[in-house]
Amino acid sequence: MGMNLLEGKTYVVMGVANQRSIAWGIARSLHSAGAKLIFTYATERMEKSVRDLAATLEGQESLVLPCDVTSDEDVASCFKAIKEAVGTIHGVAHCIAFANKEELKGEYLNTNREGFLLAQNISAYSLTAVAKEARTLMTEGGSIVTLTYLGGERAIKNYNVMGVAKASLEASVKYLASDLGKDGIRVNAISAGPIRTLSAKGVSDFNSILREIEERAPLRRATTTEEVGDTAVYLFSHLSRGVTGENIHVDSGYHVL
Ligand SMILES: CCCCCCc1ccc(Oc2ccc(Oc3cccc(O)n3)cc2)c(O)c1
Repeated sequence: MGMNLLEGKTYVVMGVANQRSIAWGIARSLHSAGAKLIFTYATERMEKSVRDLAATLEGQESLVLPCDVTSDEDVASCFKAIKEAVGTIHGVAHCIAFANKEELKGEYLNTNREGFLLAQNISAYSLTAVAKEARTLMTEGGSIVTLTYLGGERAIKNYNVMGVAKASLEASVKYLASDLGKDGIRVNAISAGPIRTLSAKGVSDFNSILREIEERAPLRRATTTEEVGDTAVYLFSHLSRGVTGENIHVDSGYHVL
């Protein structure tokens, strides 16, 4: 990406699981644009792969912290540690979602109350929980970017309970943008086309959707984490200073069909 668009700025990237993660694509683009990065991971299982990946970024001595977004105390202590380490941050990439695999197939009607609330808790409310804590560290203004999918706007087979959570996330983006604009903090979403990540393995028949994109999307190809990463650089940079509450589709144009 280069262009040093983010030179001297610090960002928190939440949700790197492995090198196929969209969050990792975002981290690489931010790093190329000159940003300083801090990583958070959800489970101990992820710690090693996040540390190993972060170490591959030339000239980055990244802080890597645990952050369980289902715990308000954990989110608060995570951002307290970040504040003590760097003082000010310029943005957060929120790349966190989860739903029970059993509810990502068949009829949406099969969703139970517990599964519904779990998906909402991790995939939607977590953005608000993070924004509350991150706000106090963005003393020079900032930008928050989250990830969504077309299934939050349309009923896409198998996406089910995650689609309802993404609809909630996308509405949260607008309300957070409304609240935080006066603090110079922008809030936007990137609606990424299907990418073969660890998370995608939880969605039934993912392959048939990927094939449909490659055959029918205007650009006739699947989305890459690099493309999403570069759009994140735009949303974190001065170039998007007039953009907030927006949802940018990086999906080879599929959503227009
Ligand atoms: C039928 C739609 C096919 C395209 C799905 C694109 C997509 C792929 C991955 C996405 O992110 C998640 C994240 C967690 C998630 O829940 C999971 C993931 C793995 C295991 C598990 O038990 N739950 C499901 C999808 C996502 O929100 C959207």
